[in-house]
Amino acid sequence: MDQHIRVPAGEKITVNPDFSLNVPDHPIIPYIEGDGTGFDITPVMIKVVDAAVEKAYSGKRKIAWMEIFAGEKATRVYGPDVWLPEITLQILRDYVVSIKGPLTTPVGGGIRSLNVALRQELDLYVCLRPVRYFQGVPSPVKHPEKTDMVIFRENSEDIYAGIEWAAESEGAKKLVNFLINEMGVKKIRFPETSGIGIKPVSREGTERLVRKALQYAIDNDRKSVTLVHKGNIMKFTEGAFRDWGYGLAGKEFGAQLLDGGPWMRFKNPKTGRDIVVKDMIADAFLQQILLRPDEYDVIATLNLNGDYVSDALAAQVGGIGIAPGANLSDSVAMFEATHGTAPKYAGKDYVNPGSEILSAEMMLRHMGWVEAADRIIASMEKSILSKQVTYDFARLLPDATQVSCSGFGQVMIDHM
Ligand SMILES: NC(=O)C1=CN([C@@H]2O[C@H](COP(=O)(O)OP(=O)(O)OC[C@H]3O[C@@H](n4cnc5c(N)ncnc54)[C@H](OP(=O)(O)O)[C@@H]3O)[C@@H](O)[C@H]2O)C=CC1
Ligand SMILES: O=C(O)CCC(=O)C(=O)O
Ligand SMILES: [Mg+2]
Repeated sequence: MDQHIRVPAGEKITVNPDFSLNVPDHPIIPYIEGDGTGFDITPVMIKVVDAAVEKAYSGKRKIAWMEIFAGEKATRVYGPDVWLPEITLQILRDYVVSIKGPLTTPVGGGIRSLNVALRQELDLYVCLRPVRYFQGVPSPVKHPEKTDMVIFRENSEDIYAGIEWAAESEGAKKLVNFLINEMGVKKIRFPETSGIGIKPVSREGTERLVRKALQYAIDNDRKSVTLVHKGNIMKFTEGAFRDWGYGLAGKEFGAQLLDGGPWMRFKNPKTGRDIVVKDMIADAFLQQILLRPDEYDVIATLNLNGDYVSDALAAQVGGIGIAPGANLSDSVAMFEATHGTAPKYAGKDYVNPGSEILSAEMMLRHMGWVEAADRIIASMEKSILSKQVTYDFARLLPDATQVSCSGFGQVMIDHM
């Protein structure tokens, strides 16, 4: 093993051929602290998870945490240009289940997103972001409890993948010339000064994502899956996503057209109840989730739409301070909050650690440690109702007591 990584006593989680996990009682879980407020929230997450596991299993089970490096901390450990060491990728792959704090991506120039790189390198093609309401959380909408959605965001392709060339670069000139001269493109308004981005969306990529969303709806007795896209404008990428999604629902799940289509319906083989497969154009969807959130349930969408939708939905139930997530392949799972590094608060022991704690809760559930996961949910509910909350909730709750990031972790431990 690499000299910078301290391997704790414990065992690896392994994956069976059917993708189920073998989770030992002392699993080694690699974690990336993260940039910015990652420094604040990740240690709090670890403390809260350790407390929940101890409460649930009285010492019989315990996580052996192993720090690995990416982002700014990797450059301090491995050298100035090493943002994502190969050993980090290798460990994330080998140890199967991991958790990370947020990583900074500069706007415009500089390094490309390490978050995107991690998802692509490990082929973590599902970004799973459940959005639910915790009683007592301040929200800008009248009925936040009506928002209960689970976002399946395609995580490996789309314009989000960063295949692009800067305006006036050799690459942009070459591509623009190719498009004009060989593809007959006449619609580039300012060819000399256009930056160019490419948006790949594939049938395989769409089908594997939509398959996971439909299976989730079956396993969790959900009533609908909505394909969110901008297929009226981007016909062969976002439009194809919709068509391939419906096609898969028919082909693999036996869905039939509903009232002549395009919506479809199939019976949940586990419960006998109907699951509706529908679609919605992304801009209309963003207003519908505010006006009629209870009509939406499981959401399957492309990468960039999913990025926007997950922050927007998080806001409806109190903000990205408590918005968890997971990046999943068939075998590897890397959990992370929806929010970023919030640099203005970095190192101030200030922000809400809730998103990363709830991401860890998803991780525990994924590992089958449901008793510990349940303790985290119960404690989160009680902690919020006790009105001892971080700044993000305190500024909207007049009678709340504002606590620090680590203070909220302690409140959660006290409520276990
Ligand atoms: N997966 C990842 O690692 C992600 C990384 N990023 C990266 O993070 C950096 C900063 O991005 P930015 O666009 O500012 O988005 P951020 O999500 O980091 O922050 C935006 C705002 O969200 C609120 N917020 C964020 N985290 C918390 C928290 N833990 N508790 C309470 N409120 C919180 C704050 O709102 P307020 O100002 O109202 O207090 C903050 O100013 C960029 O480099 C970006 O690329 C972004 C998203 C995901
Ligand atoms: O990679 C980044 O910096 C941003 C990622 C992001 O916003 C997200 O995954 O939601
Ligand atoms: Mg985002």
